[in-house]
Parts: sequence; C-alpha cells; structure tokens
Amino acid sequence: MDFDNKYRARLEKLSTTNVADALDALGLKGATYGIRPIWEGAGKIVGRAVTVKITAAGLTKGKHHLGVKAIDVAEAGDVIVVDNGGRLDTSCWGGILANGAKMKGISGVVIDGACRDVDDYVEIGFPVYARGSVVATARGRVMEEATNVLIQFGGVQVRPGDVVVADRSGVVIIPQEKLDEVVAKAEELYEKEEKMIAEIRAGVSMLEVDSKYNYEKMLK
Ligand SMILES: O=C([O-])CC(=O)C(=O)O
Ligand SMILES: [Mg+2]
Repeated sequence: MDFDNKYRARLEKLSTTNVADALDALGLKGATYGIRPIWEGAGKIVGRAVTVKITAAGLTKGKHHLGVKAIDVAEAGDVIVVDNGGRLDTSCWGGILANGAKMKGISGVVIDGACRDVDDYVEIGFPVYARGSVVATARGRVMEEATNVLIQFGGVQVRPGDVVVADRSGVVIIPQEKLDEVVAKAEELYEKEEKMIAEIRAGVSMLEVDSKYNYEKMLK
C-alpha cells in the first residue's frame, strides 16, 4: 500500500472526529476514549501502526527491552501503539525511548496506559499521547510480551499496519483494509461540515443551517 503518496496528506487535513464519524457511518470500530496528548504542543499524528503488547513483569522474562524492538522495526512515519491495558500506576514509555523513536523519524507514540519523562518529549518536540503520566519506571513492573501482534487499544483492535490518526480530540484507528472507504467518507463529511461552518460564519441562522444539512442524519 502506497500510504504516504495516497493517504498521508489527505488524513493530515481531516480531524479524528471526521474519521470517527466515517467509521460510524460505515459500521466500523476504531474510535477510542481517554487517550490524549500528554503535552500541550504534541501535534497531530498520522501513520501506520507498529504495535507493542505489554504485560506484567514476573518470573517469565521478556525477550526484548520494552519498546526497543518496535523502534527497530518501525519505518519513518509510523506510529508506535502501546497496549498496557490502561494501567496508570507504572510507566511503559519514557524519554530514552522517545529519543530513539525520534531518531528513526517515527511520527509519534500512542499509549493505552501511562508514560513518564514528559519534559524530554517537550524538549525534543516528540508527540506522545497517553492516559496520563507517572513517575515510576516500567522496569520491574511491566515487560514487553510481543511486538507487531494484534493488540487491544482503548477498546478497539489494532493490527500492525492499521492506520492511526491522533489529535486534541483523541485517537482513532482505521482498519487497513477499509482505508480507502473510510478516508473517502471522512472527506465527504469534512466538506459538508466546512460548508455548514461557512454558512454559520456568513450569518445564516443555526436552525436553518442545521435543517438544510440534516446534521442528525448525516451518518445514515
Ligand atoms: O523506565 C521507563 O519507564 C522508560 C523510561 O524512563 C525511558 O525510556 O526513558
Ligand atoms: Mg527515562
């Protein structure tokens, strides 16, 4: 799939909410909840998923240090998607990993859990989205179970190569085999909303604009 040529610029123009609405209209799951930019300037992220599945540390040891394999296999523009099951009591991503990811040209990291070293992300301008930040290290608390496998992220499935879009509203995942349909539908919804906003700004009444575009039925 020629993702960069065919889809990247189009997705950068769309919002996560356009994409979430397109997924709803097409009966697909991909909208997550509660995973937000961890620092003010963390910009929008678009890219293909490299997944990391985290599990609790214990007597079975992990093969790779958490996150390192994902950074190694990722290509420039990819997004690392970390499933730590929503845990908030321990980090599963930090500043050293962020520096490694930044050096590879990775677009950003989205985490179903918590991260640490937020000042480091600000310093290097690296976008990280998570449920929160925490000071406690991942070491001895969690470990990497697998890289590039099916994961659960904010209640939705993510497979390696699925497409991630993240902005200030949150994170959406587009199943890779539905990318064409979802992007086309999201663009159609974006155009309609732009027209609605233009009319509202031109002074047309909200009631008139709403009934003309039938917002309530727009996803049918
Ligand atoms: O130990 C951790 O949670 C990870 C960490 O701080 C880093 O990558 O800098
Ligand atoms: Mg650190």
